Amino acid sequence: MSVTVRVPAKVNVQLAVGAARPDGFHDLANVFLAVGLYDEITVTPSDALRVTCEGPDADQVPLDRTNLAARAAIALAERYGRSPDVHVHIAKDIPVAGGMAGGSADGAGALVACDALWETGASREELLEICAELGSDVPFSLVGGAALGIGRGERLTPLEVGGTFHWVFAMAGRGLSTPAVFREFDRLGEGTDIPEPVASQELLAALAKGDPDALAAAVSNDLEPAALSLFPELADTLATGRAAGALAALVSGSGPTTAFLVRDPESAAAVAQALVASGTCRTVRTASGPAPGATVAGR
Ligand SMILES: C[C@@](CO)(OP(=O)(O)O)[C@H](O)COP(=O)(O)OP(=O)(O)OC[C@H]1O[C@@H](n2ccc(N)nc2=O)[C@H](O)[C@@H]1O
Ligand SMILES: Nc1ncnc2c1ncn2[C@@H]1O[C@H](COP(=O)(O)OP(=O)(O)O)[C@@H](O)[C@H]1O
Repeated sequence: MSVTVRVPAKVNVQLAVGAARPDGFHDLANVFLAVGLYDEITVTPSDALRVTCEGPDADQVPLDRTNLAARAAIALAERYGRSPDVHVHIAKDIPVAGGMAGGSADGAGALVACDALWETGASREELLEICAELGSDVPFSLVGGAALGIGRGERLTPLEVGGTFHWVFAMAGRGLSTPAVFREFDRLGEGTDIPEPVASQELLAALAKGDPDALAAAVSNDLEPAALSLFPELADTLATGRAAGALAALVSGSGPTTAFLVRDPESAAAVAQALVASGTCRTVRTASGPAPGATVAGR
């Protein structure tokens, strides 16, 4: 028997970042929106824990026990005193190291899949606790929709969304390391007073209304200057999308994927075409959100 779970990517419509904490992490006000680009994780009983991956970026995915999907299987097995021996197969469509939480999606997906396969009876709270141990973004991959994450981003409050938001995503020619971007944020902020991160009320109201113009006026990403400092060419991609009619253009999370909020599928197609023609990115995808969190898609 196998279990397959589908898990969405995310874009951060607001990412407010506080000063570095003593443990090296940063307090955030992280407004996540799940979007309809998915990885599919299939787990099958096996004689050893094994990870395989297929998809355009598969060669960049570690297949050892550092893979977040393997770590999720191990964490759940340890908690329930059983062997983690499963074959985890990842059908990967979310760009790797792109600031769209692909690894986190695979962690949440493997957790939900193993939980269903092993019939552990774990509560939702227990699963969310394991997610938070795996990584700051992993709990959101489990819940999907839209949510405000505080603390490291792992303490979630679900948010109401009153409509569908349309996006274009431009994938860059190389990845960016999340810790490196946070380090650059610290370097750029040296000697300045960094305010406590707070969620924007205008942004939450725009999400609740489903109003793309209001959302476009309110999106922000405090990691964007750091991502641009490490990857200056992203400025050309952002400018291309803006010129082609995007309502807002921003770096997704720690980048380097850039995200373009558009009014409707027609303008998504126009922005996507302009980005492809410009040669300022590797590939372009369109997707809309909110999308559901980790969901069992087949057994
Ligand atoms: C920036 C965000 C925005 O959603 O995601 P990405 O854009 O990379 O996908 C997240 O905060 C990333 O979450 P995630 O990728 O799960 O990070 P973790 O594994 O928990 O941490 C990786 C590293 O990022 C830094 N980190 C992460 C979260 C946080 N609140 N403060 C940090 O300083 C730390 O250096 C940490 O060692
Ligand atoms: N299942 C996985 N898929 C992708 N990357 C993974 C996975 N597990 C661990 N990683 C590691 O995590 C790093 C960050 O990848 P990813 O989660 O795709 O990006 P981001 O943190 O920018 O959203 C990768 O470079 C890779 O080394």
